[in-house]
Amino acid sequence: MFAILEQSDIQEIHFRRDADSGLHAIIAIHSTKMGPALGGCRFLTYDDDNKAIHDAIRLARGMSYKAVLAGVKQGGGKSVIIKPANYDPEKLFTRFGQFVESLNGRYITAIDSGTSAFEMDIIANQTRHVTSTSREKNPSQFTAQGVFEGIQAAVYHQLHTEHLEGIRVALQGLGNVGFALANLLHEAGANLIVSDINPTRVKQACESFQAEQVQANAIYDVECDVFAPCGLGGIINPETLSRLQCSIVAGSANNQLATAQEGRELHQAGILYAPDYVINAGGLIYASMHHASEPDEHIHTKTAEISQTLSEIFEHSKTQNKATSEIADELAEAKLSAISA
Ligand SMILES: NC(=O)c1ccc[n+]([C@@H]2O[C@H](COP(=O)([O-])OP(=O)(O)OC[C@H]3O[C@@H](n4cnc5c(N)ncnc54)[C@H](O)[C@@H]3O)[C@@H](O)[C@H]2O)c1
Repeated sequence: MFAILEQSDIQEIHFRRDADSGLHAIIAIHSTKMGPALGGCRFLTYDDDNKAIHDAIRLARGMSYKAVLAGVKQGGGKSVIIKPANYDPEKLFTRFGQFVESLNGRYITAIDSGTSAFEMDIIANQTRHVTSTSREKNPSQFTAQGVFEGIQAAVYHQLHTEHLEGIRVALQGLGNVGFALANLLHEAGANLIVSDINPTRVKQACESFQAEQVQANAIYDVECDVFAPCGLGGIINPETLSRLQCSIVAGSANNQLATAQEGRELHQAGILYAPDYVINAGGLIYASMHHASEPDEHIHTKTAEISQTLSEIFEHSKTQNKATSEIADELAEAKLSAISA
C-alpha cells in the first residue's frame, strides 16, 4: 500500500467500513500544504476495491494540481464510496458524514459523479466540512462555464477564431456538467453531436439543442473540431486515440488520459489537449471560495482566469514542442514545491 501512496505522492488514505449501512468508503488526501484538502465524493459501482482505491488516489492528486493552478487555497483530496446493491441513502451518507467529521476538517467533501446536493445535505447534518449542499449553487454550472471559456481559448489557439459559431463539438456525457456545457455551446452557435449511456439525457439534448446523436462508443469516430469528454475518466487510451478525428480535446471529465503517454501522443498527432484539471477547475473555485464566504463576483473573476492559464499552457506547449499535459504537470509541481510545507 505504501508503494502505491509513494507512486502518487499521497499524504494520507483513510478507509471506513460500516456493516449497518453498507458503507465502504475511501478518503485520499494528496496534500494539505495549501489548505484543507477539498474534493468531490464519487458514488459508483466498482468491479473490485483496488479500482476504487486507485480512483481516489489519482483523483486526489489531480485536485492538488487543480487547486494550485486555479490559485485557490486548498489541498487535494477525493473520496469514493463503493455503491452497494441495496442501501438506505440516509443511513449511508450519515455514516459517511461522520467519517468526514472524524478527519477534523483536513478533508472537505463535495459532489462528484453519482452524488448530488441531496447526499451533501445528509452529510451536512454530521459535519460542516461539506460544500455543494442544496443551500449553495450547483458547482457544475461553474465547471461548465470554465470548460466553455476553455474551449473558446483552445479554438482561438488552434483554429484562430474567436467565435464558436459553426464549430462542431462532439460531447460525451450529458450529466451535470455536460448538459450545462451543451447549453452554453448551443447558445454560442456551435453544432453539437452528443452521446450518453442514458437515452433520456440524449433525447433532452437533441430536443433542446438540435443536437445530433451517436451511440456511446461511436463518439470517438465523429469528425469534429472539438471532442469534449464530460463522462468518466480514462477515455483517451490506446484503443480510442487513433480513432479521434478532432483538432481539440477539451472537456470536464477528470483523468481523461489513461496514462501520460496519451498526452504525448495527442501532441504528436497535432491535437490540442486542454489539461483536464486546468479546464475543469470552475467547480472547485466555486466550492472553495463560496465555502470561504467570498462574493460571487470574485468567484466569476477567478473562473475567468482558467482560460488565461490554458492559453499560457498552449503557448508554452507550442514554443517548447511539448505536450500540454506535461507543461501543466510541470507548472503545478513547480508551484506546489514552491509552497513550504
Ligand atoms: N460536477 C462538477 O462540477 C465537476 C467538476 C470537475 C470535474 N468533473 C468531472 O466531469 C465529469 C462529469 O461530471 P458530472 O458531474 O457531469 O457527472 P454526472 O454523473 O452528472 O454525468 C456523467 C454523465 O456521463 C454519462 N456517461 C457515463 N459513461 C458514459 C459513456 N461511456 N459514454 C457516454 N456517456 C457516459 C452518464 O450517463 C452521465 O449522464 C466527471 O468525470 C467529473 O469527475 C465534474
